[in-house]
Amino acid sequence: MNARERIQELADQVVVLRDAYYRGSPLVADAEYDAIEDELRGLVEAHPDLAPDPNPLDQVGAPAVLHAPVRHSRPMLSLEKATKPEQVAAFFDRFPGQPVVVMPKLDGLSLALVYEDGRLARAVTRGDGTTGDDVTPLVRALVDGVPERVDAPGRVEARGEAVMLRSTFAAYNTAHPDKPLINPRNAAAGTLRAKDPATVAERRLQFFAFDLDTSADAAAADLEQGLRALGFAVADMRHCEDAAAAQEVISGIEARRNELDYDLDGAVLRLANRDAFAAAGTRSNSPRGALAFKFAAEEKTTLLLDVVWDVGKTGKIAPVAHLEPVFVGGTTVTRATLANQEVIRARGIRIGDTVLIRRAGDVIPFVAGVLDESKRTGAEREIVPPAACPSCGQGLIEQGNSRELFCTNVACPAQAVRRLIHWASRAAADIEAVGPVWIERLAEAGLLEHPSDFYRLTKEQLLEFDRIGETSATRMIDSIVASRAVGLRRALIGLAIPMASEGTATRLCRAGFGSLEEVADADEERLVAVEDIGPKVAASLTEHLGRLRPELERLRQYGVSLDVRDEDLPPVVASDAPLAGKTVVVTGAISDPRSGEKVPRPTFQRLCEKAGATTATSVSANTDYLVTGADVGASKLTKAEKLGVEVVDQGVIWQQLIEAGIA
Ligand SMILES: NC(=O)c1ccc[n+]([C@@H]2O[C@H](COP(=O)([O-])OP(=O)(O)OC[C@H]3O[C@@H](n4cnc5c(N)ncnc54)[C@H](O)[C@@H]3O)[C@@H](O)[C@H]2O)c1
Ligand SMILES: [Zn+2]
Repeated sequence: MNARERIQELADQVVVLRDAYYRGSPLVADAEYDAIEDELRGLVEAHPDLAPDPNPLDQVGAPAVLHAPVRHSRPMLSLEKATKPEQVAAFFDRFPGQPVVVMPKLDGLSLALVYEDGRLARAVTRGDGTTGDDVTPLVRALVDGVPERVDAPGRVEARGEAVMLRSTFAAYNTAHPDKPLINPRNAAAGTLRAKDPATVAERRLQFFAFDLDTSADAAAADLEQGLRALGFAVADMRHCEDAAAAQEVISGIEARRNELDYDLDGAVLRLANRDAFAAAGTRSNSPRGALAFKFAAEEKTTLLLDVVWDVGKTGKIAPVAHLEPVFVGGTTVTRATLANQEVIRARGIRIGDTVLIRRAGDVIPFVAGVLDESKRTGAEREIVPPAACPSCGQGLIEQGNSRELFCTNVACPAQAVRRLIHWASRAAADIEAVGPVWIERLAEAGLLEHPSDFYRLTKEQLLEFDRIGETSATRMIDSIVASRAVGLRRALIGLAIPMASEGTATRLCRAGFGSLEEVADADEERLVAVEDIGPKVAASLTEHLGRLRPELERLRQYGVSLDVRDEDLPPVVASDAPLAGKTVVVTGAISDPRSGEKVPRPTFQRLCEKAGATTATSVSANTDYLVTGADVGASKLTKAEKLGVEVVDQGVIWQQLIEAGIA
């Protein structure tokens, strides 16, 4: 094929792929699409005379069906891409002495917000860059961070990205396991295509601004200051003096990308001064004053080779996808989770399909969906859930809307291995030197069946194994011996009692239980008196600890501590601590106001406890404050209102924690 033909072929592919992508059903992963664009760009640069006409590289988005078309005041462009530090250095060289801001490149959809005389007049999507769709009612109803009024005269236009926060995405998918959203970006785009906001009310979005146009004399020359002064949220902008500083910020964003509450696919560098950015001008489809540094893809396509049903520690039978190895999110992935039968059905996945794998936010990669069903050959196979436990052969029971399968055989060998691995895990006994592979071998050899069996193992037994030498045997035994100090809280976690979470274990300790046996002996009345323990959890504790009583005796016999430890109890706090004596309930997504980083709720609760508070998970008449983060569900607020509980924004608590030197 000559260059002319190849250029035409690539240009045609770009048009087709973009069209499918912007309709919400991509045919390939982003990285594959980008490679096609890159090849086309390279060929056109080498043969300018062969440039296709029209050249899709000069366009952004896709010609979409617009319901209420609005022409943009100036085009909404794409961004020039970079992947190497030299390109960052070259950007700084182009603008000597100019301050640059570096910020995350959010993966959502761009919006232009137009204000006239201080009021929001319209919100418009990017569309094909020249003309977008007026989505004002949807944005008003569903997007946080869009002020209704700004304190500036005349015309103000703020542009930015509307994203679905990962916490919202996860909460939505937990609530709708039968109709999960594929990824936050698709979810955001789909939300703003809805006909009626009421039908998508649970899919709240968040707007982060990154561009500002105003003629107001008083507006700050600095982009971030200008945006903040008008009340817009920005996603962590850092000012950088030189390329080295920028590179450090970029690396920092990449390192933290899984901890943040939004998906991002890179970092954007941009001239910090608004006038300098405007003066730099534009190329055919990108501004000269900005550069996008792209990170390794977190989404790739690969072949689904098979589905294996895996038995978990509580007997849950979960489908695991076996994949043709694919490099995604920085590692080679060969397995991914498929969640449950309903997800498989909702996503229409078959063995032999080319599927989209995502590895973002959470560590476990998952199958996000099937790509291009038209590529099917007919040889694909349906994924059939097993009728019996693949380990012990006992019949399964089905539970809940998402139809999760369970093996209820307490003697199931696969469950036993999972429970042993769980006992040795960090959250429980933390037997660091004996990893899952060895646990499986030792169980196969008949040396391990119950957690207490770890403490009977001898060095001689370990040395029988081919690949265990003197040094590793000693390390394994030392690690087992050290784990005997496990204590009440972590032992309870380690026993993997259905319905008893880590929180349950913590609260039992704090409610005054001194040992695991004391929990096993307690009657229902005493158990349900503990915060957050209801009759079902109480019954599960009683049933399973009752069954495990011989095991508790064996653990004791081998010197394993099942008594409460200091670390299981709340931290000692000074009487003048800011939240002393207060009972607080934390709800919504919590983030540190200084960095914008998401903070896991338990971490924040621990900080509140250090400040003297008692934390609870449901609002009651005893609650002093309901501390609210982002995306708070209405039910907690209504309950708080009814009971007269004070609702406090997380910002107020953060300030107290910071002032007291606790956070
Ligand atoms: N899989 C496919 O088939 C397929 C097809 C077409 C496009 N795509 C993907 O869609 C994207 C196409 O490029 P594009 O032109 O829409 O976007 P882009 O990658 O060129 O970046 C421009 C966009 O980035 C967004 N953005 C996020 N944070 C920003 C910030 N801080 N500052 C400025 N802009 C910010 C804006 O919405 C802006 O419109 C690429 O990621 C591409 O891989 C995929
Ligand atoms: Zn079984």
